[in-house]
Amino acid sequence: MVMVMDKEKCQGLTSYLEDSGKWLHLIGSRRTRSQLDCNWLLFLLSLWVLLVLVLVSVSSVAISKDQEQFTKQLLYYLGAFAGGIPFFVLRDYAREILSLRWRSWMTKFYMERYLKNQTFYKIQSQSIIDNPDQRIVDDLSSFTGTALSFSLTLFNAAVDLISFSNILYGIYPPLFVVLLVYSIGGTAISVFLGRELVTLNFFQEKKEADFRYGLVRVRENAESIAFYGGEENEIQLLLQRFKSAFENLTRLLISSRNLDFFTSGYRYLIQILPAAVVAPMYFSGKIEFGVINQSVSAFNHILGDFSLIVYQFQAISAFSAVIDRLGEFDDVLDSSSSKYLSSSVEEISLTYCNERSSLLLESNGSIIMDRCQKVLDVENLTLQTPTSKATLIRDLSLVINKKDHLLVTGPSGSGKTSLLRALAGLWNTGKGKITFYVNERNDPQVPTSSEGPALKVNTADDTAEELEGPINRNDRGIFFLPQRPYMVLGTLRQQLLYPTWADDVIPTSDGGDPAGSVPFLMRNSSSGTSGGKPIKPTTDDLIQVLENVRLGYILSRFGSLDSTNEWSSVLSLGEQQRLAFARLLLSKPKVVLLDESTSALDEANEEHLYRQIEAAGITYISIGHRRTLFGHHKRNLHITTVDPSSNERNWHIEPINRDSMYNVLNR
Ligand SMILES: Nc1ncnc2c1ncn2[C@@H]1O[C@H](COP(=O)(O)OP(=O)(O)OP(=O)(O)O)[C@@H](O)[C@H]1O
Repeated sequence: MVMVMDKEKCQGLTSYLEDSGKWLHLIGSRRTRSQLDCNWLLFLLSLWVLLVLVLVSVSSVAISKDQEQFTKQLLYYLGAFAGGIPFFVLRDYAREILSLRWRSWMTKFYMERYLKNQTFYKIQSQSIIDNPDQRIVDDLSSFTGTALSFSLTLFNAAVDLISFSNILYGIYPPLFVVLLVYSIGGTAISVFLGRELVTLNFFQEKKEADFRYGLVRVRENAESIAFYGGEENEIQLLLQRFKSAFENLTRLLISSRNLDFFTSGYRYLIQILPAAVVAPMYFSGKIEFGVINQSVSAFNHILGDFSLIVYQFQAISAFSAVIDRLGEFDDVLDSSSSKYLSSSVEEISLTYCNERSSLLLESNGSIIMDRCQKVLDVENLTLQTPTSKATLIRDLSLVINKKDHLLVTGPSGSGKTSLLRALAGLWNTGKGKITFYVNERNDPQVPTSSEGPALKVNTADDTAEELEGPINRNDRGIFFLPQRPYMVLGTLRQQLLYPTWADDVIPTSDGGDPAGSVPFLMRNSSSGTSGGKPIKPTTDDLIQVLENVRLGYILSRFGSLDSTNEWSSVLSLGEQQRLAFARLLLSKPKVVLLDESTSALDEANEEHLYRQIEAAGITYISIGHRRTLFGHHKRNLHITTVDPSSNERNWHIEPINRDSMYNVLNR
């Protein structure tokens, strides 16, 4: 069996047969060894059941002319058949269960890689592949189901072949040769006739997924579309997508029809071919009439085994398209093929340093001083857009110390949000170095000797230790607030705890036993975090923080913290922005980057929220156009739209004092 990645080359069986090892290796996982033992048992059970069924079939052909033998064989047959029924049922059940478990494991395997290192963002923003969601949901499901049933079909055919070849060869050896020629010729012709099917199936999957995604977008943007009155436009777009799927499906059906002409003829000819070959022997008296029946039956069995490709060609080509799509996705997710995600040789380096040496112990051992003030250091940063490589910011250098709040301003499209993207590690095209100085979480102002390992008492030599491994920014005390806050699906409590306390964001299952029924889907809660998150807030803390952001009234409106709603629809944008500040206050990061996060708020609420985060000791970097923002910041980084004909810097930094504020407010 083979697997193919290049859709240009994937033509029928050839493509199906090229990468066999890939999906087979996916069946094994270090982390799920015990479950795999169980899966192998299920797999072996399926094979055993198949063996029993083949034996039943063999006994049916071996019936001889002897009356006594006939009765005996008939009883054997009935006995085997009665015993075989539960096996029929068990075979299908075992196969389905095994396929479900395999799918669970693969779904988790793909999703983990998809959501790791912001791969989902890069795939989407750079349009690397289409419809990753469809690949995870539909392709994985049909891949596991079809791979298993094909494996079992192949095994069945192999056993069947061995069992019946003996019978057929015993009847008339030339019949065997006819069979071989017939099946090989038939396979070659069906591969030729169905060569288009793999590509057509590939595009069918894509076009169906595009159509479905279009409908999802209408659902997600229902209010905007309704305000615009864009229904007519939407229906045109959706019909266009459906038409594309329809046209491809029509071509697929025509291709299948042409193949069907051949396969139907192939199937019907089988009915008379063995009789036609053996009949001359019967007429010459060399064999008896019953032998013709035997030979037809054995011939059909063996030919069925040899003709798997002919009979299943359409299913094989659909399977091959699924493998193509998964293989392509796999390549993108694979860290070794990260060239897909970034092709630049020179990249912006983003580093998180643990400024652990910030402590001095005085000679009496009682006073510990925090000398480290640095939060962020940007060195010679030149930022470009990921695809077109247009320069947005040239040679930016700045240092942000604790409470040295920075306001980023500039004309629309100058690159303010893009600077935050670079600081978040979402964009790395360009050059330069960004360093965040983060402490272990729960960074105490006056640590005690029982504090964590990062808080060592050092000599005067400060050393910044680079933190390695997967980084969860939230756990490192760095928080981002986008202009339009993301509202998770779930309760109000889950909104508030997102994203710092991920375990509590998981919705409760629909009454099932989550641990026992889906072992592959359990996740180690500490994976991907540094384990240093703040203590989980209590219900009182959550209620208090809602009051602090002036959202206390939504509790009475929605009943309780545990009420579930479509929050992005039922809360105004300003309320969502206040909810996002509530998350921020609960998480208590060291530094926060705010991208027009108060744009939907009135000035009084804006001022109130800035006072709250200032009081919480959070250093903030804001992007905004509003003049009132100047009053909450100490310095202003102004970015101008880059001039392609010049190599000059397109930014300047100035302190914000009473005079500059007066100037700004009176502009
Ligand atoms: N994914 C992308 N690929 C290529 N170019 C992009 C991408 N996203 C944004 N840009 C371009 O980068 C430039 C800067 O965008 P950015 O969002 O940083 O502007 P901004 O200063 O924040 O603007 P505004 O004040 O309007 O929000 C714009 O010209 C924009 O078109």
